[in-house]
Amino acid sequence: MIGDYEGFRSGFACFVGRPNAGKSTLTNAVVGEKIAITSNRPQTTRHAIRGIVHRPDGQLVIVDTPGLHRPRTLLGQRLNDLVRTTWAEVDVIGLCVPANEDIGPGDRFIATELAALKRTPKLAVVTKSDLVGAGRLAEQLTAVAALGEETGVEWADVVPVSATTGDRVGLLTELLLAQLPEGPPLYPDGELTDEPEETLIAELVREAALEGVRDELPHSIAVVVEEMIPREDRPADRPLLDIHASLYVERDSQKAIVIGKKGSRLREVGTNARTQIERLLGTPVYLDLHVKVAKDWQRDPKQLGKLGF
Ligand SMILES: Nc1nc2c(ncn2[C@@H]2O[C@H](COP(=O)(O)OP(=O)(O)OP(=O)(O)O)[C@@H](O)[C@H]2O)c(=O)[nH]1
Repeated sequence: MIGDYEGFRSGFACFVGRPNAGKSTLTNAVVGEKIAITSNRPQTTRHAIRGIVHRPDGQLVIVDTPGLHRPRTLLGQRLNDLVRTTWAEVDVIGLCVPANEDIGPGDRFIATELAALKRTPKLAVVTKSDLVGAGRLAEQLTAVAALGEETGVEWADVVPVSATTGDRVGLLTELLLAQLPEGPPLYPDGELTDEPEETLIAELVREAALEGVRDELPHSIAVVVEEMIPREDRPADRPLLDIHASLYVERDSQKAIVIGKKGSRLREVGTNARTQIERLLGTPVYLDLHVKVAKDWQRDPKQLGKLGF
């Protein structure tokens, strides 16, 4: 088997870094299609979503992990466990450090944890390079190298990238591929993710619901796709997919915010999510959204299980 794929490399990579470092956006840029959700609110990524890059000489499977942070709730603890499990399983790790923010305790904490994974190659990725000038970028590259020395991480490479402009995203992909072991492709050609469609759709609804909400509400929103059924009696050239999804919040007051005046906000969320879902699936969709209260679900093991955590 190996012989058939001489020179071919395949394996898993993940981007780590403090919340808002640009991991999800970078995953999308590397994979080239919208897969992981992004948001300008920290700690919104919850699932280990994989994107797959197919190249003539290799296959790179990217696992998108949540931000590692000091856990305050049971959900927080589970998220951190998920991060550590993921780290131990991948072939290469990219630590993302934004170019426009000073290296802080959060980065040091993660780098120190990475140092413990002796055998896994690590790259330092300076993200959002478009936000700074050449001088600041050079400073940040030096600071990242120093972070490696300070924490005992040996960087295989240090790369500046911009997921927004695409600058050096291709180079980063090459450098990640170079760290993978030789072996046959792990997924069929053309596949972009092995995440079930329901999960991707739930994430798109959650992303739409997060738009413009504040304070603790972002962390209180969870989405479950209850049902997806093709509408019956539709002409073959005009199919319609019925999607029923529940949007969970923790309190009645949050429910009111999500629904908005006379349902205006929920309608907007539905429209935005539907557009994204139709883009993902390539088929017209009727999206039916229901807002439900699952009291303090972030602290309730039973509820967490039900919501897929
Ligand atoms: N200008 C610029 N902004 C970026 C870039 N990459 C990410 N961002 C922005 O930075 C913010 C955070 O990006 P995410 O990709 O959601 O960050 P993350 O590290 O996945 O965040 P968590 O899910 O909270 O861990 C978003 O507002 C992005 O639009 C970039 O290359 N350039």
